Amino acid sequence: MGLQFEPSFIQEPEHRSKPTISDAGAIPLIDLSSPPATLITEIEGACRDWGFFQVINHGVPFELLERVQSLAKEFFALPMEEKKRVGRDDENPLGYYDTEHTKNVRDWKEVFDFSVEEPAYIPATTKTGETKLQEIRNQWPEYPPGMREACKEYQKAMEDLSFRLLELIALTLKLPSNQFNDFFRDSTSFTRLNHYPPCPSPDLALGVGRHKDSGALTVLAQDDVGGLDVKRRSDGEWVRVKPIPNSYIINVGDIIQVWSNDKYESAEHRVSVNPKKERFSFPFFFNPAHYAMIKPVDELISEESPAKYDEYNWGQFFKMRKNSNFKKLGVENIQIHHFKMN
Ligand SMILES: O=C(O)CCC(=O)C(=O)O
Ligand SMILES: [Fe+2]
Repeated sequence: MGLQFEPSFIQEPEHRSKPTISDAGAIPLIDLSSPPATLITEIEGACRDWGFFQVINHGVPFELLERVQSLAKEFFALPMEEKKRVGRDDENPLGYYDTEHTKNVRDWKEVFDFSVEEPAYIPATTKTGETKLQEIRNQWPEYPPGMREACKEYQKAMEDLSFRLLELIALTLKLPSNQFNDFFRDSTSFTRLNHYPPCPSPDLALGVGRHKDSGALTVLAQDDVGGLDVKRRSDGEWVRVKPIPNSYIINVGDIIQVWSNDKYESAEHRVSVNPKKERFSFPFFFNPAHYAMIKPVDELISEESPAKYDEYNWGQFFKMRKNSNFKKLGVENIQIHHFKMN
């Protein structure tokens, strides 16, 4: 086990996790085998009231998730030097790393990232300060064998499920089902395998500090340990998302917030850690192409409901987020509210 507790992990007192978090009245559970009209009503309510829901009967084979779970467990159990062979660096943001910061506090976790597109293109800043496109490639470990095949198959299933949800969400906004599909050609979507080792100070540190996901949608699998906390919109309380076997947790990201002109809001969430148990979770971040321009959908703005955001470029936003996550910076990292009008 590589993580050593040190001051960079310590959260400010107001952001620490309390041992009394409840899972009562938590996020909606939606059965994806329900008739379309029921699904649209339920997804609309969940996006509006929570920005988060769980799905069952989603069509992703359980065996595929189990295979990825067991490979992730084997991978993170490898000696550090072996994991560092596929380590992230200044050149390549994909692969293994254990020093991510959220809002300038270090997260108690280690991760392995891989993208859908190979190569994927993201904007990067050169040493002279100009922006150019960077080609990024997946790095696959030699051990455990079969990691690449299983991860890619799993990621394809996550992407298919994301398209299905995206189409349903478009319908809930009374838009054509394919309204947003073209944004995801040349996507910057990626999957993250998260490992949260047991933490000696779960009262001081978090697995991931409070944040909102900046992409369009996140589809997350978690194991049975639990630790994902969502800030409830109705009263601002943190509530724990109860693990349900063979389910996925879906959350609306900043892009859907902007497209929907704030009808749906991206909810704040974080990960509490456990003193005894390790935890694994696998988010799939469904993100558009780097060149995508994001603004409220024309059909959803009117004189009574004017656009609440300026248009912005996804690639630039993503780059600034990644830079500020990777290194501890003395500045607030970029947030969607920076594009809010007025
Ligand atoms: O581990 C989890 O449950 C959530 C992780 C998360 O929010 C993230 O990686 O953005
Ligand atoms: Fe997140």
